[in-house]
Amino acid sequence: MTGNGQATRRPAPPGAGEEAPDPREPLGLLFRDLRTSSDGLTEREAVRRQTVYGPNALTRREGRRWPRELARQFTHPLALLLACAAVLAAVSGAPNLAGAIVAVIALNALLAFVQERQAERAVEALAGFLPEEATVIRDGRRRPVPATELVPGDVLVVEEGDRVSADARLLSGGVEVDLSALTGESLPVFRSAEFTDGGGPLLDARDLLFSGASCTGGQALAVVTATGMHTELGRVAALSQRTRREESPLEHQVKRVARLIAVIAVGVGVAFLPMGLAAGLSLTAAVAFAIGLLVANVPEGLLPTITLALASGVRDLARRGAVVKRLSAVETLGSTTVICTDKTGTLTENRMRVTEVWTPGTGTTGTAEPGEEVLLLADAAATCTTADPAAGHGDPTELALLDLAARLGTARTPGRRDHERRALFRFDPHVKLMTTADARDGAVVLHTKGAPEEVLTHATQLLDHGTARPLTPADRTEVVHAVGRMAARGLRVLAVARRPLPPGQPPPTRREEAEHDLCLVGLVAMADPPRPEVAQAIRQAHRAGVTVHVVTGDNGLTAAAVAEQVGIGHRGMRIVTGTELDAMGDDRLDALLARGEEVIFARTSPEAKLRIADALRSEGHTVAMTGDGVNDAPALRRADIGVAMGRSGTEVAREAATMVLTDDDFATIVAAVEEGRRTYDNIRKFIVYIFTHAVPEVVPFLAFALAGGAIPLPLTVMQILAIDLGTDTLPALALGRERAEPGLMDRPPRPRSERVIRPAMLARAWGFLGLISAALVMGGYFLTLSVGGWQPGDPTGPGTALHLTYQQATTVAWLGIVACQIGTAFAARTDRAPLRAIGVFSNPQLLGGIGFSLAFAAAIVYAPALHRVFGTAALSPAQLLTVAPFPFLVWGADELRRAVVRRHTAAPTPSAPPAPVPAAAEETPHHPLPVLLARHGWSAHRLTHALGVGEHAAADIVAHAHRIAAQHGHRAR
Ligand SMILES: Nc1ncnc2c1ncn2[C@@H]1O[C@H](COP(=O)(O)OP(=O)(O)OP(=O)(O)O)[C@@H](O)[C@H]1O
Repeated sequence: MTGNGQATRRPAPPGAGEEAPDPREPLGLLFRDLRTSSDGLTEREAVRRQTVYGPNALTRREGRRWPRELARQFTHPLALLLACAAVLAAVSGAPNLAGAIVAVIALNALLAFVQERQAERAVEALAGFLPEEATVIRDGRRRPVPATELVPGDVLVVEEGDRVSADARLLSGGVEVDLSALTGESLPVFRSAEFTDGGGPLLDARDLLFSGASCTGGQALAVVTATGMHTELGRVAALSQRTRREESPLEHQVKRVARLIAVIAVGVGVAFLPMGLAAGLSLTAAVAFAIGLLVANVPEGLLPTITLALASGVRDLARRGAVVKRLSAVETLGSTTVICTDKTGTLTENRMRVTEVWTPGTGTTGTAEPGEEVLLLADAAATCTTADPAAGHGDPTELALLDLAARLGTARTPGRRDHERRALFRFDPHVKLMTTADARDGAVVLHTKGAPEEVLTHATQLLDHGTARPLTPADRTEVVHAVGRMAARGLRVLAVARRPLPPGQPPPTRREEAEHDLCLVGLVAMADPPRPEVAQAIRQAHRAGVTVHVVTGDNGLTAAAVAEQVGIGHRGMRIVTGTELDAMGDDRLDALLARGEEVIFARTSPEAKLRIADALRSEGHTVAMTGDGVNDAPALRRADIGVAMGRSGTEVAREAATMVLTDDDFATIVAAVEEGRRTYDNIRKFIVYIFTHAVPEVVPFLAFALAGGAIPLPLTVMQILAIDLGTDTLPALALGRERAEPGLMDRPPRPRSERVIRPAMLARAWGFLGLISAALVMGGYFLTLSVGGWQPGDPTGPGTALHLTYQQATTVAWLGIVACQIGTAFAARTDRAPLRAIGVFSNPQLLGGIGFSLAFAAAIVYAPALHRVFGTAALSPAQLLTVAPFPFLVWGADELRRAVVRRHTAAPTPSAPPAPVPAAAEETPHHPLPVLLARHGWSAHRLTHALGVGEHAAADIVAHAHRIAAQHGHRAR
């Protein structure tokens, strides 16, 4: 391919010998070595280089890892315990048993290995849901490309919030970057094209950027010098490969329980020895049984099954639009008690459209027939933007302003705007302002837009019929009135101002030099409708006992109106402004949050989120907190579940978050909470199932031992292994995929301190389901024996007349356990609800698992080859019929028990029962400003403080509020 003049020398493929150019060499040389220029590559050349350099991604040496992971499955404490048992069995003369235990260990290790790999894959596959993007200049145009398609020589645009995806040398501009992924140093450092390299370590070079860094401020252009495994991050990755998957608290808890049970199993096994001997067993037989009991009770499959259940939770979450980065997030989600959400884009659609404007001369008007003042306002607003609708990027607020300008036909296109731009002070969420300096008729004019109260603070004049005049207190009051009226209808209001600089004066270099003595041009109000699915999600969150606070940078009244529309605040709502929050001590904040009311934190700074998260967590809440900006990262890390936006959020926020919403939708958070609860519930279901079989397995041994040999042994050790490792495995896995139980989102959140294994579960598994199963199994056993003519004490050994009867009886006992476990599986599917509420056949995996279990059982009962191994015998139809009702009896008994429990315990309700929602509030989704003020008990004093209006204006609004509230039947406080 020779179409590109730059490509005179073919770049060497990675690892082909040619060294990557030194990123620190003089820029001219670097351009020559990379065969590029400050204008970037052509698309064709980039594509060609991609085939040469490969994708810009870190590769892992896959082949080397798995033997170690497999080996780990053989060396964990439970496996070692089983290995000891195998050795003991071998030396005590039970080679069959020893062989069987070795098979158990191998099977378990294999199963655990496969399950863990699946779990890992589930988490790794999530990367596909979150493709990283980079902005490059190709063919002379800025365009977004998938980060994997970056090639050396590309010119990269790096902006606040971006993740740097390749190593690069700065060409112009300066950025603040967080290099902690590479250096471990979490303080951001400033890197600029202006700096020259001091010659120290590469990572310290002040004009270089590295893959894995994130940009926390500024803007720059940089030329890519290395991609993929050739980057510094790639080198580090090659050295350390990957860190091991972190264990979730749930897995940790279960591991401890499993070990405890193993200790008990050893205890029971050891206790059986003297009992077995006393019952007349030989030492070898007694040791074999002791070992059998131990093997039966060690819950070796529990942990991998839990890991797999969490992994399938992760997969289901991803399908619902929530990508979590750790398995443990699934369980944390289930215990969420508070969601702190921002408004724009999460509760609302983030599709803004200017619907009204206000100018000093014409007052509030629509945008249909604009006068001269409105055109001026639209032009000023469109000038003070950076968005580019043609390139498909930009802040929706700015896109709405550009759309207004285009609709009204002003000449300010993005191209012309950028051409005239002399300086830019980006939107700062702390001061809530943005300012540009733009060339106009040989001079520079400053354009500012932002939160009205901030613009007013910095304004001294107002543009009245095209002429600037001083801004009087009456003007301020009028502006605040106008803002209040528009905000109370849920509109987002921005003020726009300007200031021409004297001819010849250069544009300011610092923000403070620009944002003062402004001349107010007018207000623009834009509608951003609530997402249609949010109201339903909020209702669901409330039913589930989850409180929703809104933490927004927007005006309190706008936020309150939107909150009302979606149903937030039905238990009472407070609006706390950023200023009020700053003045509030921690004690008062704690007290406010402890009241259980839903709060709107308006005009907050990003730091407020951190404070709110801390306060809620100190109250014992499990907090999900949304955020999208660079400044939100600390709060996202601090919350239990940091939620970032996949579409509109910055890479920095996505990296700090635990969960990323691919659709930015609040309803997805609630769906994720439900998913977390479901997964946790399912884990409990299979724990009940797995624990239950221990009782019918141990009771026959106890009966045998306690009867002093008068009762022949109802079960053999091999039979127990056939249940634990054969018939029970697939149904247990299938219970992990159970669908949600009705009422799952009608109960209060699980306290964080609550253990996964509750005493009530053990009582149900051991004391109820297990005991019933044991009784049925023993009943079936005795019935078969006595029908065959057996009397207590009769010999049943090989060669005796009753031997076949005994073998059939032990087969009935074994098959009885299998049958009871089928009943237990159906019973365990719900915790409170009747089975019909979720449908008898609604879990196809479970039906498949039971099918497998039955086939396995048929082989053991009827395949002569297996009779010798398991000590079983073929059953007659009548004997089969003895066992047939067992599943129904176990399941039916639990249905009855659940019905009794339901009758005697009222349905659990969220901790603070929601106050009834007045029907009117649901039907009339939004209220005018006065009603809102009256509803939330805003006094004139408070209004003065919050909005910065004069006492008179405030008193006016409140009086008006009282009047209208009275008409609406609301009582103003
Ligand atoms: N691009 C912008 N230029 C100037 N001012 C802006 C811009 N974007 C927002 N503002 C002003 O700053 C305020 C706060 O904006 P911010 O982006 O922090 O929060 P938000 O998007 O309104 O709400 P949320 O935090 O709920 O998403 C807005 O209400 C608006 O007045």
